[in-house]
Amino acid sequence: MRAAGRIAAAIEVLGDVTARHRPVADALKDWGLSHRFAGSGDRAAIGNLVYDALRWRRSSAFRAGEDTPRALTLATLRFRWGVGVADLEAMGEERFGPGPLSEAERAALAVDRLGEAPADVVADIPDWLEEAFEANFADEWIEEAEALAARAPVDLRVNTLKSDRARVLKALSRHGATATPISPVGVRLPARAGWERAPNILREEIYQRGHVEVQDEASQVAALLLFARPGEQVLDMCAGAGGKTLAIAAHMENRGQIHATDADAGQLAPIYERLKRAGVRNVQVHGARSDLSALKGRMDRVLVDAPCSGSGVWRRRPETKWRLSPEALARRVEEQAACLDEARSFVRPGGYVVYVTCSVLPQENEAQVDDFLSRAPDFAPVSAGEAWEELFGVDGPKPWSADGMSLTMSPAATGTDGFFVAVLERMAD
Ligand SMILES: C[S@@+](CC[C@H](N)C(=O)[O-])C[C@H]1O[C@@H](n2cnc3c(N)ncnc32)[C@H](O)[C@@H]1O
Repeated sequence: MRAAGRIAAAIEVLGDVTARHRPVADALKDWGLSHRFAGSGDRAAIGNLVYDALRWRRSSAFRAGEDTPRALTLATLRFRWGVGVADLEAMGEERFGPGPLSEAERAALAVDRLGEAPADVVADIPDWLEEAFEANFADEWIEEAEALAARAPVDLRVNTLKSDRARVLKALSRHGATATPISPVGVRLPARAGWERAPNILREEIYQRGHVEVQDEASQVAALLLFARPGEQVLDMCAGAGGKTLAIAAHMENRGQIHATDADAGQLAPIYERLKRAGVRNVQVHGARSDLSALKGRMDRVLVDAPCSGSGVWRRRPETKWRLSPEALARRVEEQAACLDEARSFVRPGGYVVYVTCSVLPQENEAQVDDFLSRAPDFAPVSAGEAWEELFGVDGPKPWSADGMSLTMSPAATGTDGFFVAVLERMAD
């Protein structure tokens, strides 16, 4: 397809996503089914433009003077992709293109007015979240929010049960793979620009043979900060599809026992296949609503990778940024508190609860931990910063820490997704 046709398609798909509140992947798939002439390369390219229009939605709407799919797409091309007005004019006139520019569109695209926009528009976040960002990132909140809007690289975790980083780097060198700066088992494929398609790792032999998993570096770091040792008893209470379970199993060298469970059977379903592919043998999966009473008070470590707003992964799912509501956030905060209260009962004296979210909002992070500690006088925070230095040294990127105990990773500070980690120790009786 020519660029003009892809632009017209992106406007159509974006319309479907915004009008029907659909995930981008579903809308793209449907579009592909009714436009069989388009290949997978075209669908991926169209997806790039749709995702970019969503990640910069507020600033694009401000620049364009309206929030329609067409306005957002044109402003993204002009101001984020650097396409000139004359080129947009020419593509607008092409057969199968998006149609000619109106006078108003031409005027809006000719002059960038973003300098006149309020801070939360420049930052591309919902206005009701400005306070939370300021509370978390002080003077750097706009820079942090902007970094959460940018495209993300593809990060992989090397499965040390089957391979090592040098071998994976070699196998993926044609994709520009580099070692991640923090995680010792991470490999990064750079974010692509414009229409360029990210490599499909799922097709690579090393993926199919279980040598790598797709996992952001922050998620790898969170699993490392659990500090699970070979031979220990670990409960992964919100295991979902098992991303962190697999990482922990590798750190434990397949020794000891990880109990993986989740309240939602659907979330847990892919874990069985993934464990097999990765050659993991020390995980016992407990289906949703299993009786876990035999584990009470016996775990060395409990990981609570809690359900959250996902504000830390807006780079990867930009549509969720605009769908988050104060009510949904309040529900997540309640669920997190319930998870922490449940986790508490499984830890042995002297053991740890490690609380993780992929969020950068203090309500879900520091405030949640403070509330838990006020309900659980037998728990005390441990310095995650010290654990960080022990694992990763002092020279690399540094996470945020509002309280000197927990830590927050973010695209601007650590070059990762936004993740929060707090380590809480159950005092010996
Ligand atoms: C952030 S996701 C987990 C991601 C997963 N750990 C990974 O690394 O791939 C949060 C999970 O918590 C689960 N969940 C929510 N409330 C729960 C509860 N009370 N007990 C256990 N799991 C819960 C959700 O079903 C969801 O799968």
